[in-house]
Amino acid sequence: MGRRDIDESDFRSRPSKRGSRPRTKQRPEHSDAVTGLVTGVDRGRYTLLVDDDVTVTAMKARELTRTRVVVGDRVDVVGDTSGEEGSLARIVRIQERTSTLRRTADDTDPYERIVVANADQLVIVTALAQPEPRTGMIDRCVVAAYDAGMSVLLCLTKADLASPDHLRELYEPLGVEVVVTQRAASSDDYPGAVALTAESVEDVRDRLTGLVSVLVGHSGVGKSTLINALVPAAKRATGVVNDVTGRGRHTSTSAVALRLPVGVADAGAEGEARADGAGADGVGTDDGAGFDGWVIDTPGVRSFGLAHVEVAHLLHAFDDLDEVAQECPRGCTHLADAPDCALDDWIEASPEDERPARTARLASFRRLLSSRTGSDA
Ligand SMILES: Nc1nc2c(ncn2[C@@H]2O[C@H](COP(=O)(O)OP(=O)(O)OP(=O)(O)O)[C@@H](O)[C@H]2O)c(=O)[nH]1
Ligand SMILES: [Zn+2]
Repeated sequence: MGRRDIDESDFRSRPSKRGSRPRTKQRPEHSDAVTGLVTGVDRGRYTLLVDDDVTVTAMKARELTRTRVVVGDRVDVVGDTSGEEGSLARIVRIQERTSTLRRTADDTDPYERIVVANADQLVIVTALAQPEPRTGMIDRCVVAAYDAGMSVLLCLTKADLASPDHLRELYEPLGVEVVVTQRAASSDDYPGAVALTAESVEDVRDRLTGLVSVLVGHSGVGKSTLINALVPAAKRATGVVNDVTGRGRHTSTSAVALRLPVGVADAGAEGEARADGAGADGVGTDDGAGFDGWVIDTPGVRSFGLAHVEVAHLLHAFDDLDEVAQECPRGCTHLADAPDCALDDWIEASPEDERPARTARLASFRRLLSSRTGSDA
């Protein structure tokens, strides 16, 4: 996306009560602004990456007090952007978002929160065992991602403990991509240091390269283990359950964006390819290998309330079903008990060889639909 100067008033559907200051007066004031990417948020302090290699601490300008700035946002920033110790810059504008991943606290809560901005894909990290996978949770994540206009990667961990076949069967009909990871056989069981097979880590890296990915997952699924394998510098705490709270060690509940290093195997070649300055996504790294993509960890996000999701909007993520559903009676819920739902006719009318695939796809879609209102199974 080209840089387009936009300020928060562009997002308002109603004129702001406080919007007494004409934008034309405001503009020249910030003409020296530079663009930063928000990589972390901590109690009103924002960590930004400016010019792809300067880390800057900033706070919001007063006019943005009531505006939420989240990880992944591209912002215009003024003031001291040197990144020097103790320096503090000021965020004056949020650039237009390409996607917004939202959640509500629960399904009846009308108050929605933006979790991450501008992400391309949601990576749902689910263990095949320990803890047992919960399809209700996965479904809700899929719905939240599609609603946000993001694609979904289902990352099934601990394949050394159980088979991924069943979950593949459930999610592949939806067009959800699946990738599987497992611990290396050589991995000794010393605390906090499970090694994943290099092959599984590189499989995941392949799917993340060049993209902004948000990782979500329940405590204990191996998300931190995976992130550490992908981004060794991340040093996410793993395998520790707090004796007092019974929960994971992470005290921070806010998202953090980490740059994804290019794979080990092709690091040399990539490093050279980028020496021509084409690497807008992060040359100038410590080891010179470069980065290509972002991994956003969301320690605080364990599930998605979906009160904000509309059926019609969700349906847009499924071109074929969306087209068929145009024939539905007005107000059709498209659920299994909906009278005269055209999606049922679509199966009735299917050629024999397509029937099993269509049936599986519709069943999966209906499961997603009911997850909007059902409880987290
Ligand atoms: N058998 C097996 N164990 C794994 C695998 N990946 C991670 N583990 C173990 O699973 C436990 C949880 O892993 P973490 O990476 O800490 O899980 P997490 O999802 O980050 O959990 P929180 O830190 O609570 O958010 C640890 O004991 C890991 O060693 C795997 O592929 N196979
Ligand atoms: Zn219908």
